[in-house]
Parts: sequence; C-alpha cells; structure tokens
Amino acid sequence: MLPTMMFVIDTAGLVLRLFLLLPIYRIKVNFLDFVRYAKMMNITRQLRPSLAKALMPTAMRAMSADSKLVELTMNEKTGIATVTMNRPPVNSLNLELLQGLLKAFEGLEDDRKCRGMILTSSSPTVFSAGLDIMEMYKPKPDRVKEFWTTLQDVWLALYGSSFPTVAAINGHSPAGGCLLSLCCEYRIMCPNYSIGLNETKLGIVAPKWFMSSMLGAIPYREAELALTSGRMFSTDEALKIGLIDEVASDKADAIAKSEKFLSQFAKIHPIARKLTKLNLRHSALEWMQENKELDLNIFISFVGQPIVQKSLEKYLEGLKAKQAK
Ligand SMILES: CC/C=C\C/C=C\CCC/C=C/CC(=O)SCCNC(=O)CCNC(=O)[C@H](O)C(C)(C)COP(=O)(O)OP(=O)(O)OC[C@H]1O[C@@H](n2cnc3c(N)ncnc32)[C@H](O)[C@@H]1OP(=O)(O)O
Repeated sequence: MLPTMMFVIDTAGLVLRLFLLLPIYRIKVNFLDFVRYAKMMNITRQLRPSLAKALMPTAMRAMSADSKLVELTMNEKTGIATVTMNRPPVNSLNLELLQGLLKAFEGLEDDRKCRGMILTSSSPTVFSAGLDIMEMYKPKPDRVKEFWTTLQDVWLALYGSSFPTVAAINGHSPAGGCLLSLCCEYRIMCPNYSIGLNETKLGIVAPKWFMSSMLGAIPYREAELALTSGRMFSTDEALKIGLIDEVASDKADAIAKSEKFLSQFAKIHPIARKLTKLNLRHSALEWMQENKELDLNIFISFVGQPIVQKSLEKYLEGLKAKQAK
C-alpha cells in the first residue's frame, strides 16, 4: 500500500513539475517524455515489470544511417551513440558526407534512447580535413547551394542537439573539421595532431557562426588571434588554450574518456540539461535560423569572386604538390 501511495505521489509531483516547466520553454510533452523523465528520476523499478523491461537497454546496435560515409552505432546499454565519419582519405566534407551526418544527427534527435553522442573518424590520422575544397572550387550553382544549406543544417542539428555530444578527435582537424568538434560540448584529442580554424590561410573568411562556435570554447582574445592568423594548434597547445578539454593516448582511450564524460549526465535531469545547453547557445542558433538565406547569399557571392577562386586553386595546388613530394 505504502509503495503504491509513494508512487502516486511521486508521479503527481513529476507531472506537476513537468507542466510548470513546459509553458516557459514551449516543449511538447508526451507519454515518452514522461517515461524518460521517470526513468531518469529512477522510478522505473516501480513501473509494471514489462514496461520496466522494455526500458532496459540490451546490446550494441548498428543503426541504419543509409550511407557508408557515416557509420552509426548505438550502445543499447548506455544509450551512447557513436557517429563515425568514413570518407577516405581525409573525411573532407562534401555534400554527401554532410547529408549522412545530418541524417545521423536528426535520427538521434528522434531516438528517445539516445543519451549522448560521440563524433569520431575511421581514418587513422585525420578527424576531418574540413570542407571539401572541390565543392567550392569552380562550383556548380545548384550543388553549391545545397552543399552550403546542408552545412548550415548540420551545424544547427549538432550545435543545437538536445543530447550531449563529445568529439573524439583522433587526427588532424582543420577548418570545417574543427568546426564540427566545436559544435560538440566536449573535445578529447589524440596527441601530435593539429586543430584550428585556418580559413585566412586559404584566403577565405570563416563565417560568423564558425567564429561564434570558437568563441564558445576559448576566450575572445585567443579567438581573435587564432582566427585572424588562421593558426593551427598542436594537441598540447589546444589543451593549453582550452580549444580541447582532454588529451587521450589513442582512439580507444578517446572513446573511453568520451563515454566517461557522457556518463556523468546519467545523474542530471535531461530536460534541465538540454534547456541549459540550448539557452547558452540560443543567440547563435537563433541568428542562424533567422539568417540562413542571407548567409547562403554571402557564401555564394563570396566563392564566386575570382580572387577567392584563385586562392582556392593555389591552395589545392599546394596540397597536390605536397602529395607529389
Ligand atoms: C565575408 C565572408 C563571409 C563568409 C564567406 C563564406 C564562406 C567562405 C568560408 C568557407 C569555409 C571553409 C572552411 C573549410 O573547411 S575549407 C577547407 C580547409 N581545409 C584544410 O585546409 C585542410 C587541407 N588538408 C590538409 O591540411 C591535409 O590534407 C591534412 C592535414 C588534413 C591531412 O594530411 P595528409 O598528409 O594525411 O593528406 P594529404 O596528402 O594532404 O591529402 C590527401 C588527399 O586529400 C586531398 N585533400 C586534403 N584536404 C582536402 C580538402 N579540404 N578538400 C579537398 N581535398 C582535400 C589532398 O589534396 C589529397 O588529394 P590527392 O592529392 O590524393 O588527390
């Protein structure tokens, strides 16, 4: 009798607390939200055994991401998903890789079992070489529009994800690669690689939202110096200025450390965590939502400039020459 009464009182309390929160943040709540909340509050043991069992995770599951460019696995026991970029040789972000990432992030957003996500790479030495320069060099009008819009959507989905995120940076991470890691809440990097927003070195300008992502990680003064000079940081330098949070000895260690970081959120109220994150990121997210079209037009006119095309051509030649040596 007493446990039943306690359960009814607990449940009423939970529902009341949820409904007090909801009008402020305009969250849709449904039964599954309640179940998540209840599970977090550790009351699933009091639910019907069949329902409690259904809530218990079982094993590691490969989820369909419909793209060989992105592998998505879910640890059913912990609810931690791993998204692995798999576009050899350097995971340069072309339209198809971005579409694969977007699909994976949106899928996880809809997956009520997802408790966190680790973003990593299948390459032994490169996390991501950033945007595929071939998408910007002599671009086809329709494709380049779709390319940039998809990048904006990937940024919105990752920077604004409701689940906690970690980048396990197991290789070099210039420009767009660094951006992806900056969208995550925590960065763990393997030794002796480089990371940074090096756009000015290519003769291009990192858009406002690239910069605001960096400003979310390091102080303004450091960001100003890094962005204007296009500086790439070694793993140790990145740790010193706070561009990364931890160093791992290798990829396996980076994943283990990522899981440890994410596991702390098991004890944190998921709605409180999510709303705190989204409130902190609100102005950058809102700017993007309201300025997608403007940002697209700036990009299109920027990459259309002959001087920008010349810079990209020179940079590509430099990469090829390096390869030929
Ligand atoms: C007011 C204006 C406002 C807004 C303007 C709007 C927009 C403009 C800004 C757009 C933002 C762009 C951000 C970017 O991400 S640009 C991309 C920057 N990336 C880089 O600088 C990285 C370049 N690559 C490297 O440094 C190295 O490749 C790397 C350290 C990652 C790995 O070195 P490794 O020795 O392992 O490999 P490589 O031999 O160098 O490369 C292998 C092959 O891959 C090709 N490659 C490398 N990177 C790219 C890339 N980013 N895109 C396309 N191709 C790439 C390289 O050429 C080699 O090719 P092959 O010779 O084998 O054909």
